Amino acid sequence: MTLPTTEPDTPPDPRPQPGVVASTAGSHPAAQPAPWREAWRDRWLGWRDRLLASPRFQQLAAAFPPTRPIARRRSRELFDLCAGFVYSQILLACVRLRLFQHLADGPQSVAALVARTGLGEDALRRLLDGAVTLRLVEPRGRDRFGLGVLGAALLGNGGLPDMIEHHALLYADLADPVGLLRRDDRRDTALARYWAYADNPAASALPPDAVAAYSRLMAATQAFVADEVLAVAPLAGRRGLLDVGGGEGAFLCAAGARHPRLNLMLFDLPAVAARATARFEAAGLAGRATAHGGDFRVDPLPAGADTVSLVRVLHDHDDDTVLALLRAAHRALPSGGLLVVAEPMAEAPGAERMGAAYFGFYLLAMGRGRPRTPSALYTLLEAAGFPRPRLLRSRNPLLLQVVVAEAGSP
Ligand SMILES: C[S@@+](CC[C@H](N)C(=O)[O-])C[C@H]1O[C@@H](n2cnc3c(N)ncnc32)[C@H](O)[C@@H]1O
Repeated sequence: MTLPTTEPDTPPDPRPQPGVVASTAGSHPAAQPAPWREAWRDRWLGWRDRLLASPRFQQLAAAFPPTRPIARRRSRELFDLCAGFVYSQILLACVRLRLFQHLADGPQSVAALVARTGLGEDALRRLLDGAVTLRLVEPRGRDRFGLGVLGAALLGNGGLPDMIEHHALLYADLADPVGLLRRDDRRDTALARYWAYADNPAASALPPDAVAAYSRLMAATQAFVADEVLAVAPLAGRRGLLDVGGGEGAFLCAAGARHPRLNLMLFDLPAVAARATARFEAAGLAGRATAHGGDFRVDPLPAGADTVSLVRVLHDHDDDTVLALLRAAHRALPSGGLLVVAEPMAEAPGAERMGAAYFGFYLLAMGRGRPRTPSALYTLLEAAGFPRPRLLRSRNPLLLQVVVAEAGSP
């Protein structure tokens, strides 16, 4: 395939650009570009698109030495888009066969891996060959294979295999993407059943088994999340932290370990709060941490903390629910109390696909919510009584970004 090739310089995009690190809110209403600018840009881009679509131009760009590397890069990008699903399924097969664990202690021969995975030799070699190109495993000479750089990184991230495994649900929902986009009643998807609170007016009454799988997954993936949030959130000197939608309490346990004087409170659905109580007891935190059960769409949040955190919560919900929840957080906080919002955000620098493409479609399948830009969050925060929200400099915007704001007086 010698598809899209060199890209003539693109003129500056006249639309408003994504939020700036450490910026404050205020100026989000977008300035509209002048009509003549838009017309000029359309003409320029129309010319570029016609050029890129022309088979003759593609052949020339692929043959001409200075443009050949760009032509190849574009072809590869397009091919990767076509093949992305296949790559994810190779990854899933490796996870299901525990290939990375089998290689954790060092390289293994093909014969040993046949015995450990239960695959036939031909099938195993096909999997290994594919996984080598994805840098999941590496050939180590004389018919042996070891971990590749991505396989090794994955092994060190406890929650990632569970995350990859649960993607089977997402891919089932995405088998007919246009159907998913057209569907009015989005409730009957595999992901909506998994995240049983999504679009569920009776979420408070969910039984323990309906919340167990997602609560386990969230706790398993919390280690890296908590590290990121606690590295940047200004919690030193705070007295009490209320983690709303706090799941099984893994984030609060990490916050409590880092800030030994912090009083810990959690709010989540009753069946999830019960899991948190058990975790706090097991962690020896029963005297310092309390879990409260309820539905944050209708029940008041417990008062008494000077800080509220919302970790991976808001993107699951539509704007009306988010606004109601932020107002409830404002009521629960004293004036000047701190709100910390941490989640993957849209238009995160270097992680743009993760926001609009991945989370956009993930949440579509789930039936509620959307990834928001910091600036979209600012609008909701200001409307709920949190003036001057700001984005903190996070270490890994792919994982999450952190917005903080102080509660204004009521
Ligand atoms: C995506 S999980 C995030 C859990 C945790 N903060 C973390 O990052 O691991 C969202 C959490 O919000 C809770 N939740 C969703 N809707 C809720 C509601 N209406 N009232 C209370 N909690 C709710 C869920 O039970 C779940 O624990």
